[in-house]
Amino acid sequence: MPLPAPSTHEGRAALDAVLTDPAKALAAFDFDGTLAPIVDDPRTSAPYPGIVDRLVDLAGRLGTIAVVTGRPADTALRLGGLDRVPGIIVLGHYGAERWMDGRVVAADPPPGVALVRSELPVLIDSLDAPEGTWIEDKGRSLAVHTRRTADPEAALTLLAPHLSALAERAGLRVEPGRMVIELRPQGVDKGEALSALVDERAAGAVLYAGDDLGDLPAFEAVTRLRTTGVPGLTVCSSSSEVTEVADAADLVVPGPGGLAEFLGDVADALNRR
Ligand SMILES: O=P(O)(O)OC[C@H]1O[C@H](O[C@H]2O[C@H](CO)[C@@H](O)[C@H](O)[C@H]2O)[C@H](O)[C@@H](O)[C@@H]1O
Repeated sequence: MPLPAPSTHEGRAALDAVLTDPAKALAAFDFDGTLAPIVDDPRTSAPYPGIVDRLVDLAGRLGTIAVVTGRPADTALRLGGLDRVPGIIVLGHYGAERWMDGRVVAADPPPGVALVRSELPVLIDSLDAPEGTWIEDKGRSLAVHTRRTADPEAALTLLAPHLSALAERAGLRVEPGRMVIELRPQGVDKGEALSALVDERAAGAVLYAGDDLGDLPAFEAVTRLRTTGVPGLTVCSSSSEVTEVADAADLVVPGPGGLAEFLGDVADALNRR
């Protein structure tokens, strides 16, 4: 299959740079909504069929393959079976954790996380949150999910101001996402995580694919990296839930299935060279 062309000049130049010198390229991927289709229960997430095989193919050609996720690194690794990908780096908790060569490295979470852990269930009860509201305790952060309520958007609207107030009291930040609001430590985002990794790996070109609001800082980092001479391509795994990411992307693919196809096309294009 011919490769789909990014809609921007910068995106086309970056794809060309990846194909011309793949050993210097870094490709990084969000997990939920990008490598894994969205499902009602986050504990049952699984990669789109065949997409991890595409990463395995690319790992033999590209300099660096990474996953940058809001999940704990070991959760993404387990759900995704990502340790099949040779040399993969998994940056968890928006970059606060790193899994590499079988080991997770992370600093201790700030005390505000324990405060939220003790107060959040009481708060949710006191607000009479609808049935299906679910707290995901991720260790370094807590996320309140509404996807399994009768009206997920309305539930988020009810909860949002109260969660913001709790986050502020705990010294944490609020991270909104697809039918979820997360309370997490300050000081790191996917943009900083991606930039630091590009520097560390001395990458000559970067590709980043994501689907949610938490991926926009990584898209901004790609834009900044271009000004320093590193060509960059942003890919949106699109959904009707978040349209801002498609607006910011050089290339839009229809969800994780579309990304799997695109990665297969990239591997084919590399094999033709
Ligand atoms: O950075 P990501 O890898 O995209 O992680 C972001 C959040 O993903 C998960 O929630 C999302 O996916 C769930 C499973 O498909 C879905 O049920 C939920 O509605 C989505 O928001 C995860 O549970 C969160 O902890 C991550 O922060």
